[in-house]
Amino acid sequence: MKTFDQLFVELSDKAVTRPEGSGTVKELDAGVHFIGKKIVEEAAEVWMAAEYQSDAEAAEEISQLIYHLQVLMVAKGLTPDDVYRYL
Ligand SMILES: N=c1c2ncn([C@@H]3O[C@H](COP(=O)(O)OP(=O)(O)OP(=O)(O)O)[C@@H](O)[C@H]3O)c2ncn1[C@@H]1O[C@H](COP(=O)(O)O)[C@@H](O)[C@H]1O
Repeated sequence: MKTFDQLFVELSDKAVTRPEGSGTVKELDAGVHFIGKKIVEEAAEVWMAAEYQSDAEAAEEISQLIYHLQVLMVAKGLTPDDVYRYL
């Protein structure tokens, strides 16, 4: 289990060290257009899970949406503080 900030540190590190087999590195290499489509896909899965599936399944889909949002943040060079300032 990890927090939003811990995951962001991990993904930022992977973007630099580029370990073999990292899905994050693969997604970063695919680019912002690809990542944006993953976000839309995961957002739809969050919606469907919230409406038709269990709370646990909805929570899992939300975690995946957060992951892809973070990959987009890394791709764009945005930090959590860049986002938090608008919350
Ligand atoms: N939290 C996540 C995470 N959430 C979602 N995903 C990715 O998002 C996909 C979403 O899964 P779906 O069930 O929607 O499947 P899908 O859309 O058919 O998936 P794909 O066809 O796109 O693979 C997963 O297959 C993963 O590729 C994640 N990939 C990685 N992480 C964490 O990110 C960190 C770095 O991961 P790596 O870069 O892979 O080492 C690790 O701590 C991981 O736990």
